[in-house]
Amino acid sequence: MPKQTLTTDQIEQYNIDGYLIVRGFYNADEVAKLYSIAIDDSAISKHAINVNDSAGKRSKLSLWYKPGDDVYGLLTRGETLVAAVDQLLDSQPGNEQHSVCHYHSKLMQKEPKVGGAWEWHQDYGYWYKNEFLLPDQMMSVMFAITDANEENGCLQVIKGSHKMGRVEHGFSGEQVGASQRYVDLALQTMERVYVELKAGDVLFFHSNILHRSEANLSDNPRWSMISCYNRSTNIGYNESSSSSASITPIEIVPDEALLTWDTAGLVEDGADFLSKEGDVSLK
Ligand SMILES: O=C(O)CCC(=O)C(=O)O
Ligand SMILES: [Fe+2]
Repeated sequence: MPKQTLTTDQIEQYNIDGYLIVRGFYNADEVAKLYSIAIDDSAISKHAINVNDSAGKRSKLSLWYKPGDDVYGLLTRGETLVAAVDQLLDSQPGNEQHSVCHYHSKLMQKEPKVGGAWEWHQDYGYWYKNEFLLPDQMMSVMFAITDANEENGCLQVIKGSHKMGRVEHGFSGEQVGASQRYVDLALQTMERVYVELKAGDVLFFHSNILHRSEANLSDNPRWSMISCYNRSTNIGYNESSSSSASITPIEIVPDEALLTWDTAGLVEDGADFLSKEGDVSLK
């Protein structure tokens, strides 16, 4: 079945709630291909960063800037996905055309019993430090590679919290988290939603929505990939990646590339990986 672009109702829902779930965006073959390549990807494991939560539980993530012809890049650059992002990102009049860029992508591996929690935060809470000025022109897209549910530490969001604008962030253990006071206040009037996803589902979320996740105490892994998007009009003046991917329009590929192109894991020297020392927003 060909993928569909978003309806006006879906766009409206994203603008009101700050997030949108699209079920079954990828089929079982696409998910299986992604998972089987990711699980054996030596570049991913070599560049994995361990992030401890306040209880000492450890999440592994690998983050890269340049979307290539590897399996992740083909997913990130897929025609219908980029079209959906284009429908959701704010734009300046006259600059709408071909201006969706890839900021970075990350593979999040929350292993059974080991994978740690993420503190409440806004992604723009970090990206502000990179001196991007326009949060409405930035978003994240989470692809469920395995099922994600309350038991294995799925993402939680505070519905509508993107309307608060950016809130203050500070260190909480090794992670940077949003001000607890503002999170507590938000939770008095806004709903916390557990975003349960089946493998193949996609979650689009605004760069200012407050989100977190619990540790994975279950027997099942929770793997997901998150691609973050930006518009070419939104410059990160303090952006640390040398690749300038964040203001370079994406080279779009057809949806079927993911399954039909001969592709593999990340290319060691092509992807421009993040190291823990390398990024101002982690400091
Ligand atoms: O994977 C998760 O549970 C959350 C990760 C996240 O929000 C992030 O890396 O910005
Ligand atoms: Fe996040």
